[in-house]
Amino acid sequence: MIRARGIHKSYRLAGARAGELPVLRGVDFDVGAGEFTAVVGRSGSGKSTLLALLGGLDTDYSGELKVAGKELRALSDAELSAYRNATIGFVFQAFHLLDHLSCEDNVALPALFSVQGKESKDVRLGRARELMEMVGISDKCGTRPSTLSGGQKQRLAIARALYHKPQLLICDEPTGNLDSASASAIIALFRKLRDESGVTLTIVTHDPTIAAAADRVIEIRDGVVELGGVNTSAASAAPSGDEEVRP
Ligand SMILES: Nc1ncnc2c1ncn2[C@@H]1O[C@H](COP(=O)(O)OP(=O)(O)OP(=O)(O)O)[C@@H](O)[C@H]1O
Repeated sequence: MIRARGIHKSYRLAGARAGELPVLRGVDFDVGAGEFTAVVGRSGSGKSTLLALLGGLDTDYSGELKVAGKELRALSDAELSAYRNATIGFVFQAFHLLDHLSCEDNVALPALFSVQGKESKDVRLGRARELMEMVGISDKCGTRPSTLSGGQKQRLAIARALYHKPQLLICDEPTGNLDSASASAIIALFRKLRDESGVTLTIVTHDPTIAAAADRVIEIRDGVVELGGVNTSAASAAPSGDEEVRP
């Protein structure tokens, strides 16, 4: 699903610190379809930078970065938009939920940017409700996002990212602001999604319990990737949730 070879990424700095700041200095890794991978590393190591590349938000890199067989920096603007809208789902740390819309309308929002043409309102809301049930917040369809807890907002953002049945779900620090019970439930949701929908999960995290639950861990250190092995304890050690998840 993901093939990264020799990725280099630098930021150009202006002002007193003018020059190049190299962040990724030859990153190599592969992620197979359906794998649950945790990306870890110290603060400032380049995790969000890598996520922005994977999400097609930044194509200013050198090396090879293929997702679902596509070299991201070779895509046209239209192809990148289609990639961001349909091939991947991206859950940002700040959720970006719209409070003037109901929760179900937030989940159906990606339909407005669909490249496949307009769906009827019934179809959109049907899909949104199915996803809200999948992530365990079906009782919140008509309410506003601001009335949800942190864990519920995270579920809502995940449901929205799944609207177009992406092949790859990318999340930035999904348990960063959650209490441990909510964090455990989100991790259980990831495992169920991986097991029952087959989506490939790439999660940037500082949370050791996500790393323990993942199939494997990719650590960014000194601008390169230290590859973790297959996490054989993941199947038995991770918390189990009570959400019902359907493919
Ligand atoms: N737009 C930018 N312009 C210049 N430097 C940047 C930019 N974005 C990130 N950096 C720098 O690149 C380095 C890597 O940042 P990045 O946000 O990818 O790290 P991170 O591992 O995600 O950190 P954290 O765990 O704290 O979120 C840091 O030194 C950061 O200051």
